[in-house]
Amino acid sequence: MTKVIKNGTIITHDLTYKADVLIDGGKIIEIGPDLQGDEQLDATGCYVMPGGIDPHTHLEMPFMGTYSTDNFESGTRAALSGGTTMVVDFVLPGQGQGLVDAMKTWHNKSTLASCDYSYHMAVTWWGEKVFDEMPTVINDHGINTFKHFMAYKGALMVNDDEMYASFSRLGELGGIALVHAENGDVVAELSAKLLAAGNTGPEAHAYSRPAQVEGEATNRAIMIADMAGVPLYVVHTSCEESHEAIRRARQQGKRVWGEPLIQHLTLDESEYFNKDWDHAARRVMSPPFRNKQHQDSLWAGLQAGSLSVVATDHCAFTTEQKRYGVGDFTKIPNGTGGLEDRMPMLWTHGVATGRLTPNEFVAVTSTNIAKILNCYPRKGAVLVGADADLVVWDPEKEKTIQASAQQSAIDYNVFEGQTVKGLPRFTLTRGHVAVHDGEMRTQEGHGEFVKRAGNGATNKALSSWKELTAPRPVERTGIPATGV
Ligand SMILES: NC(=O)NCCC(=O)O
Ligand SMILES: [Zn+2]
Ligand SMILES: [Zn+2]
Repeated sequence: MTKVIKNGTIITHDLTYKADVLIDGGKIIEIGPDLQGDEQLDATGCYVMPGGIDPHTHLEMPFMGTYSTDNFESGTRAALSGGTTMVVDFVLPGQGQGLVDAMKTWHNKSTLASCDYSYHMAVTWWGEKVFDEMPTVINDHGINTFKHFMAYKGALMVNDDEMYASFSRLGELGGIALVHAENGDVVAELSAKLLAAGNTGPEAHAYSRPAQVEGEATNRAIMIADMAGVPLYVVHTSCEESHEAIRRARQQGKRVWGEPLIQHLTLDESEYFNKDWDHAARRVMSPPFRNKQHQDSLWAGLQAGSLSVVATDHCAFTTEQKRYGVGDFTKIPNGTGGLEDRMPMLWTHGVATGRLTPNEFVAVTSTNIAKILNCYPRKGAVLVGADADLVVWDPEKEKTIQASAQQSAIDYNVFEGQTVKGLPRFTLTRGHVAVHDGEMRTQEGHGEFVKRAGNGATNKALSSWKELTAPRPVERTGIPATGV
């Protein structure tokens, strides 16, 4: 049975035009005027865009003595409700655990996903097993991105020697290195000092992670990646110091991307000074929310192209879970939600304010990341042959964000009370209408794993350049005899 989206204006990262979209078997089969299908979706007054891709989620993540509450079931429902049609989660191997073994655990978690998904692999320890399994993870299992935590000392953190070894291996294999860039040693020192001085509340979480720890780590990761010859993607870029390092690297021709989060773009550090402990703790995440100057830097980066993607780092803990940290801020589970709100919040604060054009909105919510992850144009595109992962976006539709009405399973929302204008009329996941004019029609288990091949265009370009500029011995004649 075919479906047709009629009377809408198609917006892609580079074009805006009026046309209908015909869908069959989960794919876009025709784009043009006056198309007919068995089922008709009216897009009058709406934009037809590629569904959002959130490249940074932690669904049912084991972390800080608990598990993040949104799993693939509630998390992907939340995603679709807000116009996101693909999420990329992180496989986290335990210490000594093999990569493929850990990936199987994630496949077991994701069976009830209602939209498509993919994984990044985390490198949480370094050894022969990890080195040996990297090729199969990329070539057989379709995971070409590997995350390194430079923070969370004593848990997920890896050191520089491990990072250099892993980055070098990824450079050879055609993978991409991701980093959570914060100097974990300094964070641990600052945290201990703050606690010893009686700073135990959630605001101390922000004090323990100043912008310098992020700027230093971002710069270090960029230099290590450059020496190792691997493209680098910096997750949750929250401040000017980190953005500045990324901007400089890109100006120098280094293959580096930065990913701000919708939370850092729209919420600020004043949240941590709220007198209500729960309010402040619910917003504890790493890196923490920053001030207005940092926010302006992130918006400017999206406009200028020095920052490439807007994500959420969706890692949702309930108030009860957050309370593990009463009396000791280092025990507050780090993470906030945002999957359902990323697209409406970015439209409201980005497009409606004139900071972003609608085409730039599509680029930073979908197309750029599809290209980086090497799944474009299957994802992130409105093109014949692409998956029919689409959002029919009504720029006039409004709502006030309320936890009581959300799909996410937690009991609050960090954007509570904000009015957003610009919401999905329909969200389609491979042709299935999961959001139908405000009504949720998701299908658990509809989501499929998206394999992403290694050695994409950026890898090829970087390895050609590295080969061309590699150190070579100088051919010499008349070499003097060795001295006595
Ligand atoms: N960001 C955060 O606070 N929690 C999720 C894990 C991570 O990405 O660091
Ligand atoms: Zn992180
Ligand atoms: Zn994260």
